Amino acid sequence: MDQESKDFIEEQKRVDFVIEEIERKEDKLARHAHEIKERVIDLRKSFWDDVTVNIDDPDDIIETQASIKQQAELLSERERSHGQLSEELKTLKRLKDSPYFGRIDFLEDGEKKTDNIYIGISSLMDTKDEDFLIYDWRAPISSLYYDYPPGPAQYDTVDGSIDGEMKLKRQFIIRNGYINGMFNTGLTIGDHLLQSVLGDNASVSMKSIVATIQKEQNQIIRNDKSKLLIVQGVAGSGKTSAALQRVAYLLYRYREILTSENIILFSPNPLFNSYVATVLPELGEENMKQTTFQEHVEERLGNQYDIETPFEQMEYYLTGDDHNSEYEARVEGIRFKASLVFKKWMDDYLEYLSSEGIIFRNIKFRGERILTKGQIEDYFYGLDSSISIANRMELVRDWIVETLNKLKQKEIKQDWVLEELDLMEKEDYVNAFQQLEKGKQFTEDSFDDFEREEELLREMVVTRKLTPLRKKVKALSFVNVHATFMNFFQRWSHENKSESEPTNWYDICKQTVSNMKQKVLAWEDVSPYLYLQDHILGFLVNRTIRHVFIDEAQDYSPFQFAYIKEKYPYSRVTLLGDYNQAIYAHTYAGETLLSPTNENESERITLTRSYRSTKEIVDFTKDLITGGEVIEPFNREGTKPSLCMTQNENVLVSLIVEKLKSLREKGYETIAVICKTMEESERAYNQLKDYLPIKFMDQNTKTFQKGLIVIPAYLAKGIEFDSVIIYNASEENYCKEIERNLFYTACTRAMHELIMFSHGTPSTFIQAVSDEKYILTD
Ligand SMILES: Nc1ncnc2c1ncn2[C@@H]1O[C@H](COP(=O)(O)OP(=O)(O)OP(=O)(O)O)[C@@H](O)[C@H]1O
Repeated sequence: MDQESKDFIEEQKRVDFVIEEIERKEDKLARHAHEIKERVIDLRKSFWDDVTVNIDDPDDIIETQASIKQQAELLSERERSHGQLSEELKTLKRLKDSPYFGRIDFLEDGEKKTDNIYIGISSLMDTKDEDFLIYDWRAPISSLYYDYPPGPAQYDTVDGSIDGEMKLKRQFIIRNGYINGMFNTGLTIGDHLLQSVLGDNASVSMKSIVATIQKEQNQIIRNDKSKLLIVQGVAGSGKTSAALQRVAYLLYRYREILTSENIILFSPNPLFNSYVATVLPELGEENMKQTTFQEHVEERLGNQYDIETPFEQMEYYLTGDDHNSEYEARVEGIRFKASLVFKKWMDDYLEYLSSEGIIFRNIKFRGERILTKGQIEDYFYGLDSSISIANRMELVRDWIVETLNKLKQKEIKQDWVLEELDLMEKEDYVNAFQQLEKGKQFTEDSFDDFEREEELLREMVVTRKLTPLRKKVKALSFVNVHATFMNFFQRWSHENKSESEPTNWYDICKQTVSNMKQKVLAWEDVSPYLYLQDHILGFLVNRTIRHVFIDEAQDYSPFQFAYIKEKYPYSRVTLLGDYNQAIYAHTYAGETLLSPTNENESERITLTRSYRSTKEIVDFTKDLITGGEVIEPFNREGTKPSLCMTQNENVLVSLIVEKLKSLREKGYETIAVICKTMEESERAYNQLKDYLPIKFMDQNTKTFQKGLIVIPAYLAKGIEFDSVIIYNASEENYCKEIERNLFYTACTRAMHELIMFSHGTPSTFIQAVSDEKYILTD
């Protein structure tokens, strides 16, 4: 028997042994879990038996409350341990299927014995709890597996770094407890394993990559130092994957102080949210909080405005007419309002507002003004100007509440209260009576009971009438942020010109004001509006979040980023993106968040290797963008992208139908027809739906399903498909520089096959690619 076969037998024996250990642990835990469950059930049944209920006097009430609290705590403690045990059982189940994926033999300097380290998704100790049968992939020693080939190696621990020699590095594919593949690796890990993983069909949910994390990805995952980590990575280089494994790593490394509640991921759209939602649970961790910037602002602004979505803005941008002056002004406005120069202008405006200019609202009660906006303004600007606007606003609020209290006393005596009393329901009288009794303001033989009752009822009427107003005052509704924001565009910015004022500033202002008057907030105005509002009314800072992740960071404007940073002041930030996939209007030729910054404690990592697509697809797509020569494909072979041209739209549709059918027959499970805009997607869908079972994905689609789909390019961001059909890669559709990144993003969604159709002359971007890199078909 050769050495390889002997090794295989030895390793399978070890797998069998580990699985037996897992089963023993499982049995023990299951029994324990069962006992706890029984106890929880008993405790729920007998909850009240062990509680001493006595409400005769205040001391007894306190004692009763304490007794209930104690029982409830006991119950929730048991429930918690049961929850923990079920999580452990789930992890054991996963380990039983595939206990580990890697092994390294490491001889530490100065030691005689080589340690055999087996690495899996979670640690496992032997029965005596002495030795590790499996090391968690996030344990310090496991980093050797990702960072070094056999030879001298080093890893960091809290007590310093440890040097030694890696004698062996081995990878396993274990499924259902059997070794399906085993490879000793050299320089780069994962070539075999990676080939096999990447060759699989795309999935409707993202998979974890812990078995094949690459060295440069590991640097992102285990980065502990940077306050701001910027990852610029080409399409398909594993940015999102690295981000998610980084969350899992942080949750492990800082498990004493960090939970999933302390981490938030900003993602590009709801569809993407559901696409990535399975990775962490697969690794035995809870998902971090997930949101989109749009969701976040909608929560903040409520329904005061009809808020344009980023996708509606994008649709406008892509379908508008360049020669139309209104379009030109809006696009210029979109870019300018995204910039830090504009933020500076807003900051200047805020400084002005500190001494004058905030617009207030009159406060009325029963149709009468109790405080005019002028009075509120005078009070506000009479306060010490060294106090921040937001803090002064709180003082104004307290003053108005005080005024309302005085008003209440005055109003109680008014005739209208009596009139209201006459209209009162019987139930209200009973309530008032009960309240009097409760407050012991009332005895059965006291002669002034009647007056006390009337007084109380009057008070009740006025309080009720004042409640909505009081609530509004507490919410600072007496400040007219809407008008104050508009005033910037109507007046202030014209009187206080900025050197960098855009050419079309007058028209931009006109558009903004006209939208605002109709209670419409354009997407480019959302961040400035929130920024102004927060600085006037007080910034709701999030103190819980410790790590913010922004995926597709190239699509965020510097203004949005500044806003996010203010919102999460106690947080480290990881930005991941690709400036070649920047597709929003504000990102064109503008500043990007992925550029090196001057900020201290920031670090930048660049990923140039692309794992998603076959070598042929990467070789083609890298030529679509400037600077694409740095992109290295992972060596996975496939067919060259194809291009089919036709002059007739009906022919185009029938060719696409044929192609979709043949792709399905090949066994591809996710096939996307990617269009430029929503408008084009709707047309394509209507043309295709009669021939094939095809689904349409728009911005409201929340989950990603297998099958044939039609989707606009900007919603396919971050997602991948087995094969991609570009619906119309024509010159007419993709020729302007602003469309280059969109086209590149669309093409790079393909894992195994990329097929382009063109109605008329193909895009100049394709024409610029050497014709050896794709095939022309009929
Ligand atoms: N180390 C790895 N091992 C296995 N698969 C990997 C690895 N790195 C990346 N991949 C795979 O490559 C594909 C692309 O990864 P991912 O979506 O994270 O890239 P991205 O950089 O975020 O892409 P894009 O910017 O184009 O959206 C995924 O299928 C992912 O599973």
